[in-house]
Amino acid sequence: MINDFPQALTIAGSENGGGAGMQADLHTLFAEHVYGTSVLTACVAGNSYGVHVIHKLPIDFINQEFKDIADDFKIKASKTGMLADANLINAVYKNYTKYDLGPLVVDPVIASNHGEMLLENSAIKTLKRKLIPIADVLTLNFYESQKLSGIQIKSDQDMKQVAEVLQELGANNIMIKGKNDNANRKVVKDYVLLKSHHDFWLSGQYYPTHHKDGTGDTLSAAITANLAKGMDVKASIIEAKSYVDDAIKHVINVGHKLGPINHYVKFQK
Ligand SMILES: Nc1ncnc2c1ncn2[C@@H]1O[C@H](COP(=O)(O)OP(=O)(O)OP(=O)(O)O)[C@@H](O)[C@H]1O
Ligand SMILES: Cc1ncc(CO)c(N)n1
Repeated sequence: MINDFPQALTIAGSENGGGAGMQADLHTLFAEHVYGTSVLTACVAGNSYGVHVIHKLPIDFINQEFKDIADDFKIKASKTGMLADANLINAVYKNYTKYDLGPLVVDPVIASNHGEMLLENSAIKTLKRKLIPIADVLTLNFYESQKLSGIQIKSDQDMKQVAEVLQELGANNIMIKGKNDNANRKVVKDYVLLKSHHDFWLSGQYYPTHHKDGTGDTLSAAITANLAKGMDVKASIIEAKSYVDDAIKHVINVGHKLGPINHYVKFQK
């Protein structure tokens, strides 16, 4: 049958070092046995040392990319990554709501793992007004959680409160990724609040490694892949977390500094 193989869409920026961004998304979709299609929003020149140049793509071209995907494929789930500015967010909103592209996983990429800004500050308002309300699943790292909710996270209770604030903005299911930048910690704790208001924690071992570029991209792409295969949201998040955990644990030595995680880990078992 035409188009019966699970297909997903990543709407993201290219990171030519390959550890993060669209490259990480496509590695992940492949590893999860889902056919990956893409709408490229921006190109980042960089590597494991950092982000060096950002080039945004024209809106007309992005509109055409969406049209070409919608004209040919049966997308079962989509995700967003780097959207760079408010114009791009608006264009993605218009196209996503125009076509049938499945449930949407929003990963509000604000900064790179090196700390460079990948979303203009002036776009935060648009992100909250346009994209968050249409998110079926919203994944936020510690920094993004604080920035988007205005809450300083000091406790587990604060993480729960952040999730509630974001659910009030319209996102259905929220995953708040716990703090993971301290070499002395033993565990990382992510918090999930589902649409049903059922909530749970996902705890894992903390790995003190420099090979952790694109962890968040990989997590959101794996959730998207699982949704495309027909899994429910809870199961999609749990499997994705376990994949990322494994991919961080089984290091591949690529790059000199902040290297990629091991997207191949499923094939090596
Ligand atoms: N050192 C670590 N050890 C174990 N788990 C980790 C580690 N770093 C991140 N994680 C896990 O990886 C997942 C992604 O979280 P993270 O906060 O790194 O996302 P992110 O900052 O959006 O990533 P990126 O910007 O690199 O894409 C979470 O489930 C988190 O708990
Ligand atoms: C293009 C791109 N998207 C997302 C991230 C965040 O990991 C990155 N570093 N680069």
